[in-house]
Amino acid sequence: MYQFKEHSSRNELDNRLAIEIVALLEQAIKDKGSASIAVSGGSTPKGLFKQLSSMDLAWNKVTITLADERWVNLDSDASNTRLVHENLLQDKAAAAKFFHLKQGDQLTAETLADLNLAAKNTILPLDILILGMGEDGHTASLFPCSEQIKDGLDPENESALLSVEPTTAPHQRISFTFASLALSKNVILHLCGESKQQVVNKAINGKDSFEMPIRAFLHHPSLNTQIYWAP
Ligand SMILES: O=C1O[C@H](COP(=O)(O)O)[C@@H](O)[C@H](O)[C@H]1O
Repeated sequence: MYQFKEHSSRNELDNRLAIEIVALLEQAIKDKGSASIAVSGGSTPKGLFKQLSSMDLAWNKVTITLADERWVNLDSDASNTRLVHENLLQDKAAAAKFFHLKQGDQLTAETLADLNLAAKNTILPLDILILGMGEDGHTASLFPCSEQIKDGLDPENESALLSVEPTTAPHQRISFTFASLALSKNVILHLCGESKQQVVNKAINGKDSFEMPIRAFLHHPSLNTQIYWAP
């Protein structure tokens, strides 16, 4: 299931979404003393990150991670971790903890196993998941073109994370699996621009998640994905 929330501008969307995220984090902290959130990378969330970083919250009780990361060094422009560090983990939000997905040089089976265990012991299930979406309907790094998409979308997959090698986008990736992300208490899809609106409409009007992985979230019977969109 999903709900579509249209905003008149990206600035308005960023302000409203930041207020909503802080309210959900505050509630999680009130309920259980801490909160976890996975954000997405790419070009869409920079304004949201800046807005969030200036907001009052017990950030020291919040752990932030990424829904997916490109396996690149921190100094690369393609690093989602760098994007989060430069825009979200600043100002008041600098007090938050960050769960790193890119650890070490190589994404080996051992690295993946260690990260899986650490993620399950610390941040999963997530209180909040902020997804993005590519023009091909990929979300996190669950790419329709990749060999790993079957495992990535398998609802019974016991691994929280997997290594992905997309054929239509650069860089090896590490991504949370659909099975682990679908346990999130609140799922938000953050989209900007007319073309993303067309892509999400196509996703809404079809069923095959292997063609468009975002469909797994939009059509899941027990998820209520909130789509935040602005032109
Ligand atoms: O590669 C990625 O792309 C998607 C969408 O990015 P955008 O630039 O179109 O906003 C993003 O959600 C994902 O985290 C990222 O690794």
